[in-house]
Amino acid sequence: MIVLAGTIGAGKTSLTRMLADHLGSQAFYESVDDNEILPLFYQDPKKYGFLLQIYFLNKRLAEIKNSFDNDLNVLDRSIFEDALLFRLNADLGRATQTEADIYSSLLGNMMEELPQQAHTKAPSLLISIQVSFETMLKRIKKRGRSFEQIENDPSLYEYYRELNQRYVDWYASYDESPKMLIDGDKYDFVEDSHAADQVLQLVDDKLTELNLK
Ligand SMILES: Nc1ncnc2c1ncn2[C@@H]1O[C@H](COP(=O)(O)OP(=O)(O)OP(=O)(O)O)[C@@H](O)[C@H]1O
Repeated sequence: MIVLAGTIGAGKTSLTRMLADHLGSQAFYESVDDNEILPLFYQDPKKYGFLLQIYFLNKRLAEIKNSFDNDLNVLDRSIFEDALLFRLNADLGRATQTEADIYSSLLGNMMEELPQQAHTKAPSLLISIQVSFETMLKRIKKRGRSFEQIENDPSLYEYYRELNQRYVDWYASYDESPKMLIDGDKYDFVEDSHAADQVLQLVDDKLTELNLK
């Protein structure tokens, strides 16, 4: 399967839809609106940080299991980024060392490939959408999910800035599968259909190079 990666508001969900349509494959979305833990987490990150990660881990593993049989199915977020988000939260004191250790060990166990399994849990391609901090803030505002708004909680400004910065290093060191980067500032594939065509072409080229298409 193909997985999308990128910061909050990068455009993962939109590109997932576009790609699955284009490739004639299935799209898998993680619904944010039905996530009852997320608003609680934004209200009290220290209390709900660990629970939220377990929630996501469970959901994303289920997605991987449902989508693995087609290399071209598209998932709107990778399981690997959760570790990045959790590390950030742990560094901000929103999780204890024990919670962080248990989380890493659980993730490692869940993602371990078994001998003789027909399909791997690692994706066939990871596509990361990189946007500047300014673009990230604009998109979060435009989408308007109340619990994500900086006006309601000014401390989110630093959280978002740090998160966006960490994505750059995370992508550089990601080595679980082939990967490619899409410049989300250069290609506004949601608003601009020409940019959308260009992005689909970039992905097609990569899939051809990997013999997936
Ligand atoms: N592992 C995690 N830990 C903490 N928060 C998370 C985690 N994964 C997702 N979130 C939160 O869930 C919300 C949705 O994030 P996500 O990036 O998955 O979707 P999105 O913002 O709709 O992305 P896009 O606009 O690129 O489609 C955000 O508020 C994000 O902070």
